[in-house]
Amino acid sequence: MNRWLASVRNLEEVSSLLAEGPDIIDLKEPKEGALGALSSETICQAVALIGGRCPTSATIGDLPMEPAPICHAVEQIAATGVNYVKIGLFPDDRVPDCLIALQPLAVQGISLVGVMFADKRPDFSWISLMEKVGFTGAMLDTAAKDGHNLLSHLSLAELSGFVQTARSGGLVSGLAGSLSFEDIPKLLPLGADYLGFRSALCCAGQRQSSLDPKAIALLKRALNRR
Ligand SMILES: O=C[C@H](O)COP(=O)(O)O
Repeated sequence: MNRWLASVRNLEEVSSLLAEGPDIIDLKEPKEGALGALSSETICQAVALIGGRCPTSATIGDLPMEPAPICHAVEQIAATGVNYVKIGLFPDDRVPDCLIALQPLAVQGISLVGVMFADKRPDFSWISLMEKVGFTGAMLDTAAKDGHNLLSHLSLAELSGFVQTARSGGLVSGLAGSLSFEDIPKLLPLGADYLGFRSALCCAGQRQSSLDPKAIALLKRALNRR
């Protein structure tokens, strides 16, 4: 699979990315952390601007693993009309409680994606619970954006295990975490449904910088998506 998810932070970035044909436009604020949230208002405006031309996802922010606030945030983000709501699963005894608390929202039809962090001792046993409670997808990302990427934390064999486990549970899978063009040929054979990018799309590979059209063209070439 050579589908790609592109994380963007504002309407200007949405407009420029739309023409590049990403498979998912992911709405998030990079300066607020790995899964920093944009305001509901900005997400609503982005969803309207995209107008169904591309599936969308948005993040709820890097929240503590407390079931009630997480469910509340998911409902708020889902109300914007975004297709997928991404929830960061940080290592904590309460992760299973959070996943179980989200089940009614999945039943209501909110498409949930659980994001685990390669640099935060991800527990792949959460994948089967995500499946049981009706999640749509599971992603791996990195929490610290400190120059270490996904492959500096997990081996290709471990990443392959993640993809296979998600697939056997019927979950869409995604891999992200400061991925660069050089990582793409190593990761494509693993067969994840999506590879996710922010840093690689930006000037000088800095995720808080603006999008760089040359970097986007290189990335699409590496994905064989021209
Ligand atoms: O969901 C994907 C992330 O936005 C990836 O961001 P990153 O490439 O800066 O780690």
